[in-house]
Amino acid sequence: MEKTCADEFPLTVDSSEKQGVVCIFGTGDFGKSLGLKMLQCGYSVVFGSRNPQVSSLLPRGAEVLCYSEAASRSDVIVLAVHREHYDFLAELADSLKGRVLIDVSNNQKMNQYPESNAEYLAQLVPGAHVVKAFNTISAWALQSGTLDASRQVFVCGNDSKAKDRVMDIARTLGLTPLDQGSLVAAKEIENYPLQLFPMWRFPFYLSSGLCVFFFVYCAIREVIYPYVTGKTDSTYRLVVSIPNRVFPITALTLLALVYLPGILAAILQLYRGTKYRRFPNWLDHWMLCRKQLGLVALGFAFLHAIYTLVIPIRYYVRWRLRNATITQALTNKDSPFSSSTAWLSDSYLALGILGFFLFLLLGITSLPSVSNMVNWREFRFVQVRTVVSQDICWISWRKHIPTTHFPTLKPSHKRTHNTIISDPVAGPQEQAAADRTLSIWLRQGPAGSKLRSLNLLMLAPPSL
Ligand SMILES: Cc1cc2nc3c(=O)[nH]c(=O)nc-3n(C[C@H](O)[C@H](O)[C@H](O)COP(=O)(O)OP(=O)(O)OC[C@H]3O[C@@H](n4cnc5c(N)ncnc54)[C@H](O)[C@@H]3O)c2cc1C
Ligand SMILES: NC(=O)C1=CN([C@@H]2O[C@H](COP(=O)(O)OP(=O)(O)OC[C@H]3O[C@@H](n4cnc5c(N)ncnc54)[C@H](OP(=O)(O)O)[C@@H]3O)[C@@H](O)[C@H]2O)C=CC1
Ligand code: HEM
Ligand SMILES: [Fe+3]
Repeated sequence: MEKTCADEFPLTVDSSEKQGVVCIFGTGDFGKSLGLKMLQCGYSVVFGSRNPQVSSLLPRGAEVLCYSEAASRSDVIVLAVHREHYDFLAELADSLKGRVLIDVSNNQKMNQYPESNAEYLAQLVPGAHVVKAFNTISAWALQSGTLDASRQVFVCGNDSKAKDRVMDIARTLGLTPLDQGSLVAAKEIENYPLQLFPMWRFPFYLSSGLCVFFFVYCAIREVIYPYVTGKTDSTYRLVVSIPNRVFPITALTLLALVYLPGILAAILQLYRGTKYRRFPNWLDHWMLCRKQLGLVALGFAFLHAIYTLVIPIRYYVRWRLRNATITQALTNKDSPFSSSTAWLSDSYLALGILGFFLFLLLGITSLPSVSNMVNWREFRFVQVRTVVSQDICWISWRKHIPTTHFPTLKPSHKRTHNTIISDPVAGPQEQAAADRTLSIWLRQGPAGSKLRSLNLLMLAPPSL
C-alpha cells in the first residue's frame, strides 16, 4: 500500500519509542514546559542550570547538572535563557563546538537590538550550529498540549543538517515546523510574537475611511441638506438611520474588494503570459489581506442586521405609524391593502436575510478548516455561486426600493413611487416624475451591476 504523510507523522506520539537526549539550558518557565513535553514524547532531558542543587519543580525523569556537564551529554542544546544572560556561553564556547544550539528567545520590543538574538548567539559561540526555533510557541501552549494554540514552529539556520534535526524534534512534539531559510530570517521570526494584527491594519483603515466617507455623505444629504433648505431638524438620523445605511454599503464595498484583487491578478498573469512572476507589492499585500477584508465586511453586515432589528421599536417609526393611523381616522380615508406592496416589502426583507445567509456561507466556506476539506473545484463552485447569488439578491433588492412601502423609507429624498402615488398632496407632475424614475430603476435589469446600483444610489438626487 502507498505510504501517506499521515503514516510518516503519526497523530499521537508513542512515548514508549525512545528518542535521543536533549539538553535544555535554563530551568525557567519555558525550559520546564519544553522539558516536560520532550519527556512525554520519549526524549531524555538533561537541564543545565546555574544552581543545579536548588532547581525545583522540574519534570520528573529529568536530570539537572551545571551548564558545562549538561552540555557534554547532548549534541542538541536548547537555550531557554533570555538574551541578556547569554554572556556565560562565551566561556563554554569550546565545549559547544559542533553542537546544535537552539535559540528560542524573544524580545520585549521589535528591533530591540541591531542584530537578531540568534545571530548574536552565533557570534558568541562561533563553532556551534545555531538554529532559531520554538519562539512562537508559548510555555502555556506546551503545558496545555498545544491543542488550542498555534502549532507552527518557524525554523531558520545556516546549517541544513542542524535545521533538519530541529524540525524532526518539532514534529515529534506534535508541532508543525516551517523552514524559513538561513539565520538572516531570525530577525523576522523574532518579530512575529510582537506583531499586533499586521494584516488587519489595511482593512481597518480602509473600512474606517469608507465609513467616515459614507457617513459624511449621508449626513450632508439627510441632515444638513434638509436643514439648509427646509430648516428641519433631522439630527436624530445620525444615530440609527445613517449608520444603518453606512454599514451595509461599507460591507458591500469591502466584499467587492475581496474578489477584485483575484481578478486583477488573473489579468496581470494573462498579460505577462506567466504565473511565475511576483505580483507588485501593493497587489501582493492586497491579496494577502483578503481574509481580513472579508471578515470585516461580514462584521459590518452583522451590524446592519442588528440595526435593522431595532427599526420597529424606534420612536420615529412608531410615531409615523401612529400619525398615519390617526390622520386616516380623522380624514376618514382608508388606504386599501396592497397585495403587491406586501409582496415587495416581504421579498425585500427576505432577500436581505438570504443575502446575509449567503454572506455567512461565504465566510464559513472560506475558513481554512472548512476549505481544506473541499477540493479546488468544490471551493470555486461554492464561492462563485454564492457571490453571484448574493449579487442577484442585492440587485433585485435595489429594484424593489422605489416601490417599497417600508416605514423608514420616507425621508424627504425618498419620495418614491408608492409614497408619492399615495400622497394626497402630490400633484400629477410629481406622480409622472415618480413613474419615470420607477421605469428607469426597473430598466436596470440583472445586467445592472452592484457598482451601477451603488452609483445610482449615491447619485440619486434628493428629490428621488
Ligand atoms: C465573509 C468572508 C470571510 C472570509 N474568511 C476568510 C478566511 O477565514 N480565510 C481566508 O483565507 N480567506 C477568507 N476570505 C477571503 C476569501 O475566501 C478569498 O479571498 C477568496 O475565496 C478568494 O477568491 P478569488 O477567486 O478572488 O481568489 P483566488 O482563489 O486567490 O484566485 C485568484 C485568481 O487566481 C487564479 N487562481 C488561483 N488559484 C488557482 C488555482 N489553484 N488554479 C487555477 N487558477 C487559480 C484564478 O484565476 C483566480 O481568479 C473571506 C471572505 C469573506 C467574504
Ligand atoms: N515563557 C514563554 O512562554 C516563552 C519563552 N521564550 C523564551 O525562552 C527563554 C526563557 O524564558 P522563560 O523560561 O520564560 O524565562 P525565565 O525567566 O522563567 O527563565 C530563564 C532561565 O534562564 C536561566 N538563567 C541563566 N542565566 C541567568 C541569569 N544571569 N539571570 C537569570 N536567569 C538566568 C535561569 O535558569 P537557572 O536558574 O536554572 O540557571 C532562568 O530560570 C527566553 O529567551 C524567552 O524569550 C520563548 C517562547 C515562549
Ligand atoms: C438579516 C438580513 C437583512 C435584513 C432584514 C435587511 C433589511 C434592510 C432594511 C430594512 C433596510 C432599510 C434600512 C433603512 O433604510 O432604514 C436595509 C438597507 C440596506 N441593506 Fe439590508 N438587510 C439585511 C441584510 C443585508 C445584507 C447582508 C446586505 C449586504 C451586505 C444588505 C445591504 C443593504 C444595503 C446596501 C442597504 C441600503 C442602505 C440604504 O441606502 O438605505 N442588507 N436592509
Ligand atoms: Fe437613499
